[in-house]
Amino acid sequence: MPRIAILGGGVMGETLLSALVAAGHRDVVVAEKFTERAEALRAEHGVEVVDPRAASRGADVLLVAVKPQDVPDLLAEVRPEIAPGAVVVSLAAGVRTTVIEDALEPGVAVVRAMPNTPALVGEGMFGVSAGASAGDDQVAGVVALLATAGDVAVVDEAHQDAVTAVSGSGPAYVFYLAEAMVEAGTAEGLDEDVARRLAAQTLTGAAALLTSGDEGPAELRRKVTSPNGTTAAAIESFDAAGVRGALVAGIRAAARRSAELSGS
Ligand SMILES: NC(=O)C1=CN([C@@H]2O[C@H](COP(=O)(O)OP(=O)(O)OC[C@H]3O[C@@H](n4cnc5c(N)ncnc54)[C@H](O)[C@@H]3O)[C@@H](O)[C@H]2O)C=CC1
Ligand SMILES: O=C(O)[C@@H]1CCC=N1
Repeated sequence: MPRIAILGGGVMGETLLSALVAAGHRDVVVAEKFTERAEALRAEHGVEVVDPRAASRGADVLLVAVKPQDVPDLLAEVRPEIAPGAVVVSLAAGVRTTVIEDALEPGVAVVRAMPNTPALVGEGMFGVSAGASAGDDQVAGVVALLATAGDVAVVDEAHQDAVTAVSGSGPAYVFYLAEAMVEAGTAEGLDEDVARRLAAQTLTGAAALLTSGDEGPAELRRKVTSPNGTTAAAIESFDAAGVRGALVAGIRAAARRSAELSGS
């Protein structure tokens, strides 16, 4: 099993740590600069938490899970420790593989991955792109590691802004819909805890239908919608208000913002 260094033990770092340990990886070390956070990770996961250079020394895979603005300093710090055959996997939104490659010794393999927060419960979605010097076997190894926390799609790096807009930010759109369902339910007289339960299980069930069979979202929606019934009343109201167009425009705004943040 590869030796894995997780650089940054925040939300994503801890998520991957939990998933990898649960999948049987034992050779995992974490670097986390905040002492309290480091203590919490040691106590919760029984993992070694050291400084970034010590974590990177001898690692086969380095998972970079610090905020995008902290990536350059971190890479400058760990650069001398990275073994020539290692793979550096960056989870940082909007940081291009060329930027990471330029910060490392020539030839170090770089892979970029856009995660999302459902990885916390093993239901993440990762969009993965290979940098110029990452070989197919190295990419396959990274895919297998990330698959411990969800599904993994390999995409051309030119599509990372679209991935960020659809699945990276995507959970927030679903929570936004859930907020609206709860608001409507309570406005119709339900207790908030009941409305939340109805909304959450409806989203879980609908997602399970989407991922379990061959039917796409349009077909699944058609099956819920009786002619002249309640669903039709809701969808007509959404369409009259331009909800679908607004959602498409909003998600495309996320893609544009992702491109801006990555400097393209
Ligand atoms: N949370 C999310 O929904 C998503 C996060 N990401 C990406 O994942 C990355 C991590 O995000 P989060 O985990 O949410 O951030 P976070 O702020 O929870 O975690 C980052 C951790 O890195 C630590 N850190 C910073 N510099 C360090 C250094 N030099 N050495 C050791 N530790 C250091 C911080 O103390 C912090 O605990 C980001 O680059 C973000 O773009 C990407 C998509 C979704
Ligand atoms: O909102 C953001 O910028 C980050 C990227 C994807 C999810 N969160």
